[in-house]
Parts: sequence; C-alpha cells; structure tokens
Amino acid sequence: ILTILRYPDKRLHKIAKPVTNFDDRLKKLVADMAETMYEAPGVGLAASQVDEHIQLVVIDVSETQNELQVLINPEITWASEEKILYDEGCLSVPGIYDGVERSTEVNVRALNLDGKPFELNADGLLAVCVQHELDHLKGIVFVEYLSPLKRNRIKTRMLKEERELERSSGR
Ligand SMILES: O=C(O)C[C@@H](Cc1ccccc1)[C@H](O)SCc1ccccc1
Ligand SMILES: [Zn+2]
Repeated sequence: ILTILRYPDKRLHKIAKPVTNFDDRLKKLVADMAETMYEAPGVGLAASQVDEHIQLVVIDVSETQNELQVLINPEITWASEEKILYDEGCLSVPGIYDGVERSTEVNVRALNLDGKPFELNADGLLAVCVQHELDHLKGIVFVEYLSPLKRNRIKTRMLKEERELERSSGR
C-alpha cells in the first residue's frame, strides 16, 4: 500500500512527465497503485497522488472491481460539448464531495503497460473518472473548480485534520 498525498500538499501540483521506459519498476508501481486504489477504496488513482510524477493512471469502474485499466501517457483526443455535473470525491481530499462539470463523453489515446497505443471511448462514470485522473497528471485537484470560499474552507479543514493526525500518532 502506497501513501496517498493529501491536499493541499504542494507535490499534488507538480506536472507529470511522460513515461519512457516500460520496465519492471513501472509494472511494480502499477501493481502497488492498483492495490492502494482497491484498498482505499477508489475507482481511480493517478501516479501524482502517490508522489510519482509520471503520466500513469489506474482505473477500475467495474462493479466487481476486477477490471483494471492502465493508461500511460494518456491524452483526450475528443470531448463532448455536452456536460454533466457530478459530485466528485478525491482520495487526496478525503471526505469532501462537491459538484464538478465534465464532458459526458471523451475519447482517450494512451499506451498500455507494454507500450502499445490504444484508444478508449468513455462515457458515464468512466468518462468523469478519466477527466479527473488526467487532471491530476496536470497538477489539478478537483477542488480548484470550486469557489475560492469553498476551497479555502477545505484547505483549512484538511490542515486541521493533518494536525490532529500528527498529534494522535505522536509524530
Ligand atoms: O483520483 C482519485 O482521487 C480517485 C477518485 C476518482 C474519481 C473521482 C470522481 C469521480 C469518479 C472517480 C475517487 O475518489 S474514487 C472514489 C469514488 C468511488 C466511486 C464513485 C466516485 C468516487
Ligand atoms: Zn483525485
């Protein structure tokens, strides 16, 4: 299980670099990210959230939680004009859910773990998740779409919880 960075950690705003070598280290990171995501639980996790600033996300929106999708160097090639407002959460901002507008449908081009390109046409929760994860790779956390008032309240609350965490664990 990997440690997930918590907002407003500055490292969440670093821009992820493209993946170049498809080696065993990458495969191990994917396995660790998948395990971390399932345990959270979550339906998506970006490498940025575990302080690995490379363009890699893992997603599993299946009911049975056994259909892992790995997207490497992903880019959205088309996004629908039509938008949907979805109450998003984020494993880096635990306990906060708020409405974010996203395209209802997106086409994504990415590489798989073997470095082979593939296309993904996503709608529903998968489309929302893809857009949320690709934002992480650009250093964007979903609270940035909320009002400054809401964002500041969330920042204050997260920092308060961080202090309580430190006090309780005697760190
Ligand atoms: O990137 C993350 O932090 C995991 C996100 C992914 C996500 C955000 C918004 C909408 C869809 C996916 C979530 O925290 S995973 C938790 C979750 C589970 C089911 C539905 C929505 C969110
Ligand atoms: Zn997130």
